[in-house]
Amino acid sequence: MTLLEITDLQTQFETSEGRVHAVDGVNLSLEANESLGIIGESGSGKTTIAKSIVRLLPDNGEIVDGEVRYDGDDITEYSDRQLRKQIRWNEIAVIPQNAMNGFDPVYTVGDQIVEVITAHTDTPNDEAMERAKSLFQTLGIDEDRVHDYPHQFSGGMAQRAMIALALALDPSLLIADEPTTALDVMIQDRILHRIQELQDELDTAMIFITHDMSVVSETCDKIAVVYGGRIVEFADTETIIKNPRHPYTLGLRNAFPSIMTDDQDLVSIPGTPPPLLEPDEGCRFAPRCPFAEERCWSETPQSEPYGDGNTIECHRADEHERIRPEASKSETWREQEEVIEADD
Ligand SMILES: Nc1ncnc2c1ncn2[C@@H]1O[C@H](COP(=O)(O)OP(=O)(O)OP(=O)(O)O)[C@@H](O)[C@H]1O
Repeated sequence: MTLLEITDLQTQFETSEGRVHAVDGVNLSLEANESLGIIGESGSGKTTIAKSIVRLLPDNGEIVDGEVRYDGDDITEYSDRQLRKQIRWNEIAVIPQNAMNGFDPVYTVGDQIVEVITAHTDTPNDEAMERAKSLFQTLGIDEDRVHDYPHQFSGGMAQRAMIALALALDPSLLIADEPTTALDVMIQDRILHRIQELQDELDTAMIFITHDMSVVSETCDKIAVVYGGRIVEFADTETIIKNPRHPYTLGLRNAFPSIMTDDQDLVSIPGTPPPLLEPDEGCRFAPRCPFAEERCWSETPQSEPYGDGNTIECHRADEHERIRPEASKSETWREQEEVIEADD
């Protein structure tokens, strides 16, 4: 069953310099129980996609077009009150980048979990507190720590408590936005494993946002690669890791050689992501792409299906057999770096 279906989503920010097209025609779908990774460099629009789904955008942001269907209903049409009552927490819960920002420093963590439960259900306070304790146990935190304040928690424990809070109402969809980047690598690993186990145990669908391809390669069934506010490639994880077609996906993969089987240099994609202020026609990746040809600069590529439910936005997608080996060579990207430097 399709749980979430996003169609032609466009979200913009009003700024003094013009409108930032942060999400510019995104299509995505997620089945119940499935886990989807959204990957891309910083500034590509990942967080804005997540915030658009639950409509927690900053004041200068708005969804200007498109649909977000949750369980068949277009929730972009819901009032704030409907979203608060029916969707946020009980259906879709978000684990933010930094747990400390998600908790109120003046209340104990347990009281904050109780507050979420009692605000959305008829559960009495003492039962809600029992639920908070059992969620703590699920996340491997001593249940007595429900009486602690957020500042009494270490970073890793606060992040786990935030996951407990997100699970308080048994949501059908969990959105984790870079949930472990602020933590040290060992703790990151442990938390990622726990999230993965929980997703299996609880049968929740999950959207995992990260810039780290190695994280999603272990956690997700499908991966959406975001660049310049668009999904440039969407496929099952195996395809994205082993046989991607988009030059940007191929470039990102080179930056995480640990996920590759062959011996390879770590090469980052030269240049930087584009500013999304009133973008021009053309492929947004063209200035950094070693395979860009004339039409890439003038015509925006549209999403084309390939394989079993995969999509790609690249004028040269049909040439992937030839492009893939070229893109795994470090010289290809180094030469492109020289082209970019010569243009500057
Ligand atoms: N409140 C805002 N006002 C104006 N522009 C914004 C605002 N928030 C985000 N943007 C811009 O929207 C674009 C997408 O940002 P977004 O945070 O969604 O990217 P991201 O891929 O999640 O990056 P990160 O990994 O750094 O969080 C960027 O160009 C960013 O500068």
